[in-house]
Amino acid sequence: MNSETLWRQYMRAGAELSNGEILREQEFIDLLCGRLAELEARAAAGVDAALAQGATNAQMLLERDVLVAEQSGLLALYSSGEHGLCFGRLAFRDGADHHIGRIGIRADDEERTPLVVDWRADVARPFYLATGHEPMGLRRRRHITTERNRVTALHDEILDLDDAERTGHEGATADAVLLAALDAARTGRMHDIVQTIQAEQDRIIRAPHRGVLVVEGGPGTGKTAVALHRAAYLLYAHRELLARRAVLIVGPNPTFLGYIGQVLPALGETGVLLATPGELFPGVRATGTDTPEAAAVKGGAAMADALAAHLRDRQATGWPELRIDHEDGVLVLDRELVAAARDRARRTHLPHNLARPHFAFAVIDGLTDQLVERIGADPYGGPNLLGADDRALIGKGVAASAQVHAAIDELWPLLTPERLVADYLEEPTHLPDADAAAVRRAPCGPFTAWPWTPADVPLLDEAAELLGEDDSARLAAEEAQRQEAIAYAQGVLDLSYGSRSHEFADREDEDSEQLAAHDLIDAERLADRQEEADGRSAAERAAADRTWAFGHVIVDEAQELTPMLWRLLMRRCPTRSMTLVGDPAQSSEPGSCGTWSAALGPHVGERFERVLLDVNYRTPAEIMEVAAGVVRATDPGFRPPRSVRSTGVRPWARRVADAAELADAVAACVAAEPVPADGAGGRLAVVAPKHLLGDLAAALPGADSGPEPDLARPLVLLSPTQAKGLEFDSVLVVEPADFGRAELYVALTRATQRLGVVHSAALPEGLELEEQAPTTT
Ligand SMILES: Nc1ncnc2c1ncn2[C@@H]1O[C@H](COP(=O)(O)OP(=O)(O)OP(=O)(O)O)[C@@H](O)[C@H]1O
Repeated sequence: MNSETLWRQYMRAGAELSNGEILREQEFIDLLCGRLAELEARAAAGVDAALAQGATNAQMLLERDVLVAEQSGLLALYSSGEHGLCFGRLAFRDGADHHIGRIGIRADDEERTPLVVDWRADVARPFYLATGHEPMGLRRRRHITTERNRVTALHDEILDLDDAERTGHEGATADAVLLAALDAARTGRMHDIVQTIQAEQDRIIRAPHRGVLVVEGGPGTGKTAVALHRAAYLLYAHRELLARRAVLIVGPNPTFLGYIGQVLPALGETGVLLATPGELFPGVRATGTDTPEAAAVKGGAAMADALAAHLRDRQATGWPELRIDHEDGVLVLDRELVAAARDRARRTHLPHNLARPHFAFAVIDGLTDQLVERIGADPYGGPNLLGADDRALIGKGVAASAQVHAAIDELWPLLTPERLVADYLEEPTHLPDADAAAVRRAPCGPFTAWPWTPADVPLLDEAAELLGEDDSARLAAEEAQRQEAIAYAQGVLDLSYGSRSHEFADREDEDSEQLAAHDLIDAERLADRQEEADGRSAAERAAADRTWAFGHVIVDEAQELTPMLWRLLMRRCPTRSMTLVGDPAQSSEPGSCGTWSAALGPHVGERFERVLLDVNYRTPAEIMEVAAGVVRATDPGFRPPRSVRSTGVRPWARRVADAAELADAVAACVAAEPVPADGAGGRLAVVAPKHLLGDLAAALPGADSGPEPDLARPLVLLSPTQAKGLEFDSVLVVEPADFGRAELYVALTRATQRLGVVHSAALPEGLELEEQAPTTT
């Protein structure tokens, strides 16, 4: 037999072997799909049945609500598992064999045998971490690639060199799976990366949830992806805590939140509140914009002191003497009395609105003393003739005086955060003149109000802290309601206990083992659950409550946060269980902190852990080289992250003679881009300075633009700020000379495949490109 025949035979055997393996995995995935469909149908029927349940008494109503919530959660979970149901398989040396998937699924047998293990489970960890050097007990690791649950490829890695078994799928490395994911056309929505999480990312995702973890890395190093998968992991590993307290994820703008919004639901997680910094004060929509100078001043730490000093100025200062007519004579509210009352109120160290009653009592006390001294004075010089009852009666009369009320309102007004900040911005005090001028707003008419800006939001929050909320009446009413609910729940439980003895006492069959509500919960917890069953998830309740303490807070683009915003976020997370991801080189917001120590020092000192990601999964090497040049122009020692891919496609530039020709030139370049209008071949973004967006929108009728462009459209037009955190197959940067340096670095690093620059002005220092007509490669 010649070698060619041998080779053919070998290849045929290999193909049979490999096809056989694919078929076997396909059979397994078909089985999983069947099981998932069963679970989904059961959950859907559970929701329907629960909704259809007649609820004739309180217990049934409660059980129905709990059931609907449970079954709906399951339904959402199972629906999320439809894609990428199973993407990996681990064969251990000890014979254990596990399939890994997006969610865990068990068989319908008595042991509830795990069919596929959740990627977050401990047993799945070697899928991400094992190496030939440290196989973690693995013999073989398999990557299963599927398309709509049809197996299209297998990649096997042998981790135990003594393992002689071959499947025919050993050749290609796992990198092939990663590279295929990185090369895929973009859809305008971020996708999860559970199939290809890299070891350095896995360590961050599964890091302990206590304390502050800072994840730093250049563009495309997967910071956002890691942050989102960390949220999913923490919700899995600490479900009890985080389902109650919820996770807050803060991202720079609504477009970005839309871009990442599908990742967690696709992983079956919904207990998360996504918000921009401008959305963190319930009830306020920050639609206004600040000048960069105003934003910087408002974000500065000095604002906290200035606002506090401004409030102190409003606490009973500059008071002319007031004479109050009273039936028993004139009362004098003089500076001395006012100062004493103010000191008494301040000594409580309570927030302004909560200290107000103390001020009021002190004023009323002082005025009452005046009357008591006058009316009860002993003409013979002895002690005052009035007793405690007389004094109380006189005090009551003083407290009822409209003039006294008006004086107290004037001296120590009850304030809302909105009122305090609006007043402050009309007359900013305790700031250097230039800063005050930057933030000053002209007074509004009586029926109009300035729109709040994102930089106002931390000021409102600061004001709310300084003022406090006099919620004693609300709390008392709530507690009364709760006690009523407990009493009611107790009645429900008594009823349920009574019905149990009646129904099951003489039955020994399996029904008698059913658990009823009274076995599981006491009246107080039942009442709490009823309260929780107000239809809102923890995340929804958190969104409406300024004082909510989140179980974990994740901040993306954390380098952009101002000191005032850090103060707000720290209040939302008293346990300081936080993951902060960012890149100082991409910082472009006015007033941001600069270094992590400057940002976090006031809150946690140096007690934070910093980890670095240094592999760029997005930007090909050719583009990264160009982008790095821009930073090196001012920071010669700058080292960009290492790109994992190179495409061979060089970024290009095209110059027009005059700025007036820019829009037409961009339109021509867009037409030449190999991104089909149906978006099937990916997405194209034109990133341009704000002042050019109007002209460009007119020249690009197919482009989506505006405050919240739809990223799923094939062509979008964005400002540099909007482009933050996003990515596209192709990017055209327009007139880079008008970008800030960090903005330009961000814009240049958004492309996964191609980058072009269209300009009329000279290119900024460090941006080195071949001038040419746009390529169509
Ligand atoms: N392990 C991975 N497997 C597959 N894709 C990955 C992996 N890590 C990162 N990516 C992809 O790389 C791209 C960049 O990731 P991401 O947006 O999280 O980076 P980033 O560090 O937040 O970037 P930037 O700072 O520029 O916003 C995304 O498309 C992401 O899905």
